[in-house]
Amino acid sequence: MAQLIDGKALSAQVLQQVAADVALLKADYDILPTLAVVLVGEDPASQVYVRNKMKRASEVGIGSREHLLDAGTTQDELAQLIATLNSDPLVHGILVQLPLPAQLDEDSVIASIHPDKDVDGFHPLNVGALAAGRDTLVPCTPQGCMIMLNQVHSNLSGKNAVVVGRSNIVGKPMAALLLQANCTVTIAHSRTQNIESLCRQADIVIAAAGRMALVDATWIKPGATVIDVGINAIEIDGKRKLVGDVAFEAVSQVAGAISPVPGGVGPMTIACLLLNTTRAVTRQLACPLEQGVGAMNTTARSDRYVRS
Ligand SMILES: Nc1nc(=O)c2c([nH]1)NC[C@@H]1CN(c3ccc(C(=O)N[C@@H](CCC(=O)O)C(=O)O)cc3)C=[N+]21
Repeated sequence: MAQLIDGKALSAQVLQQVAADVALLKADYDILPTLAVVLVGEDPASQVYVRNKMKRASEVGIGSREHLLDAGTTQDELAQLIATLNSDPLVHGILVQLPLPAQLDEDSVIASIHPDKDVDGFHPLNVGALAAGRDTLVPCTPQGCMIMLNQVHSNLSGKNAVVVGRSNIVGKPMAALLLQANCTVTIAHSRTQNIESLCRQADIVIAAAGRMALVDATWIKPGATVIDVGINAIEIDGKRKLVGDVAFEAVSQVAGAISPVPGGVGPMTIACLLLNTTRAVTRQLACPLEQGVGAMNTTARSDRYVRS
């Protein structure tokens, strides 16, 4: 049986570190790191996610502001709000919950967020910085996956990693982070030929295709590490259930380590969002940082989570 990568427990460790950083920012700079979450419309699933994010924020001492806009909000109205948040010195992170209603252009909304407040890491400047291997705000889900991988592998160098899925929010930034960790990276997707045998050569499989139970046991090399990024809601006997992109029962017989859904990547994503909020603060501090929080840089911080 595969080792279980417990995202719930690991996220608690990350959140503990975030809480310590929040305390340092308070003590050294009298700053309350604050996250603004913008939700347009009334999608019930999005409302649950937003509530979860704000609950976790308050648990680690991060301030949060919720901006609920009605489904008919115009591009100009949303731009106006983001401009206000961009110039508010008491707001350090801005998250606009995606997807947005059809009348709104996601790309231009993302581009209007100040790059140093872009806690999702979706702004083109941050995307470019990540692609170039520079220190920047990194998308939360791939960052969480890297922390999970570091739990299993003391060194990722030279590993064959296959990322199944090529989205801008998971697949592409995931591939960039794995490459930065010196993996040999392949991005597979719906048009990939022989995807099953390609995955079977991988030491690491990241399943982020958005298709329920797509990755089966025959796709996995014995002993490989499998991270399941899928969140597919299904109904069983009238009850809502979350399942991933991996056939968990079958794959856990073959894999060396596997993350579950729920209790895997989801909680790690939220923990990394709050980690990014404290990192956003340090990017916005004008003064040179010498000690305490100043000792924080991406490399040092991710190293803290390499092994428990
Ligand atoms: N700008 C933006 N940034 C996001 O990060 C973002 C977004 N938009 N839109 C929606 C998706 C989805 N997302 C999740 C985060 C945590 C869980 C999570 O914690 N899930 C729990 C279960 C929750 C449940 O039971 O419903 C788990 O997997 O254990 C799920 C989904 C962030 N998203």
